[in-house]
Amino acid sequence: MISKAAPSPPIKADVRDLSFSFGQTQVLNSLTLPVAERRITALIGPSGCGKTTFLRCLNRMHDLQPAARYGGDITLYPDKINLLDPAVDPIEIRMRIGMVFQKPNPFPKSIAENVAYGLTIRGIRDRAVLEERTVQALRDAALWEEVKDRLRGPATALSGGQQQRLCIARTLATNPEILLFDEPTSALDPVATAKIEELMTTLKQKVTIVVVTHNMQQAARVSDFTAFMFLGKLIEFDHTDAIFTNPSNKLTEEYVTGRFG
Ligand SMILES: Nc1ncnc2c1ncn2[C@@H]1O[C@H](COP(=O)(O)OP(=O)(O)OP(=O)(O)O)[C@@H](O)[C@H]1O
Repeated sequence: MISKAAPSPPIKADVRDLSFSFGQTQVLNSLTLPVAERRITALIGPSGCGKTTFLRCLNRMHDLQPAARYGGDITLYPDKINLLDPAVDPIEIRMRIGMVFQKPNPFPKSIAENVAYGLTIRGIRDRAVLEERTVQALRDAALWEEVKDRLRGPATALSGGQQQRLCIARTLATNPEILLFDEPTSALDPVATAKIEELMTTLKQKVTIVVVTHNMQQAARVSDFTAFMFLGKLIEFDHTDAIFTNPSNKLTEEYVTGRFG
């Protein structure tokens, strides 16, 4: 069920009747919700309810699996393309909709090469352009001051939190319209977690964010809208305040108050 509270900001992606299955296993069942532009939407729900599967539909990450089947539509605004249309190139979608994973996954290259990676595979060779975009992405990811003197050093020598911000910089370098975060802080300590949360709040001025999190406090702290999922269904979607203080559905209330899951 979706509550009456529709988001007031423009919609960046309109998810309608989204279903998803792997072969005979249906994982998502008719999800409908708006993803508000330049806001943070959190996906919460007990383990196995389909949060990551939903996130990966948004940039067609499941296409690599032959048994994957999508149903419904995800309309990306302002161009109104249906992200699930087989005629839409998933590679192009992944350029426009970036993803940051649970475990930081820098490439075994230098810090600068990591950030410029997406640009170089897109054919950008001009060194001045690469440098400018690398510096900007590192600044936007709140990492520049910590790495500016070691850009040619190995990315793997950074701390876990720095590596995660490097992965965010790598994604930002190609100017994505939407950033998908899949439990981005679950491998990090509280200090590094706080930095990423602060960064997300800053980044939403430029980019739409969807985040999967197991951490209720994190959803409450960073997100503007929250979707609560259970067994592949969307149980409730609303402003985050409403989900945490006055949910409409009993299951949502039990989940956010820690009585199940
Ligand atoms: N490649 C796959 N093939 C078949 N089933 C899959 C595949 N990937 C995920 N599933 C199933 O889809 C369901 C939803 O998984 P998903 O990872 O999306 O849940 P989740 O809510 O993100 O869980 P968690 O919070 O534990 O990460 C699970 O039952 C899972 O076993």
